[in-house]
Amino acid sequence: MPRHLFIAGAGTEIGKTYVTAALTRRLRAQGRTVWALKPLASGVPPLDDPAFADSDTARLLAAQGIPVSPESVAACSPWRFAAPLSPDQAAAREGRELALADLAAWCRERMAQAQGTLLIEGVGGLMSPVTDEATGLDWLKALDVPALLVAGSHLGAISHALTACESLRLHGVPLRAVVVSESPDAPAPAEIVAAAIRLRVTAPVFCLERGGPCPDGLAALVRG
Ligand SMILES: Nc1ncnc2c1ncn2[C@@H]1O[C@H](COP(=O)(O)OP(=O)(O)OP(=O)(O)O)[C@@H](O)[C@H]1O
Ligand SMILES: C[C@H](N)[C@H](N)CCCCCC(=O)O
Ligand SMILES: [Mg+2]
Repeated sequence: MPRHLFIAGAGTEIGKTYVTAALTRRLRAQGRTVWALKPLASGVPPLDDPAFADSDTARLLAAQGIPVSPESVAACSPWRFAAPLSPDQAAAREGRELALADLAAWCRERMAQAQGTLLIEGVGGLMSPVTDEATGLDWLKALDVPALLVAGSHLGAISHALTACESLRLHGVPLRAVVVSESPDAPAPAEIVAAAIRLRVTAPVFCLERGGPCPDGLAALVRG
């Protein structure tokens, strides 16, 4: 069984980085070797901007106990774009281009070389564009790794999560688990949202409360 995981989202800004960081901390506390990567990131300020501390890259490096430096940032997130847009649009604003083949090759090389487990965070939602032609789903399929799907608990999150699960199923991507990360001002408890998803998918569904730690059981599903 593959030991690496792709952290996909049912949408953007719903907790992929939060869940990835929480899982990374839990695995490290268990003495496991784990690397959290955000290979492609948009909305990233320059390293010398104080706002960089809130970036996905900075949060994932912190969870791994790695100080921010030009080298560590490049090793975690080689493709970074400033505009808070889908990566293809953000790249176009900078007159840059990104090819799925290069992105996938970089990830495959890291997976092949890695001691321990890689957690690779995607961008936005499962089918957010990553290049002019490819979506996050194309990227995930090119890596041949299972998905961990992160969903919110906001109104509409159940449909977003189930739509993503169904897309993964139709494309033959194994779904290791779903994590419902509690959204701010959600009208129903996150556990109610998780229960509604649990009824309709075969993968385990976990619930992560606002500010909560990695759910028990999630770390146990990560191999390696
Ligand atoms: N369970 C949670 N408890 C506390 N804060 C959370 C939780 N889930 C998400 N957040 C916060 O909500 C915001 C958005 O979450 P996060 O950055 O993890 O989303 P994302 O899905 O990774 O977004 P992106 O698509 O930009 O990568 C962040 O400030 C994050 O810290
Ligand atoms: C800027 C944001 N936080 C993410 N980095 C990019 C989200 C792209 C979503 C595109 C879409 O699906 O409409
Ligand atoms: Mg993120």
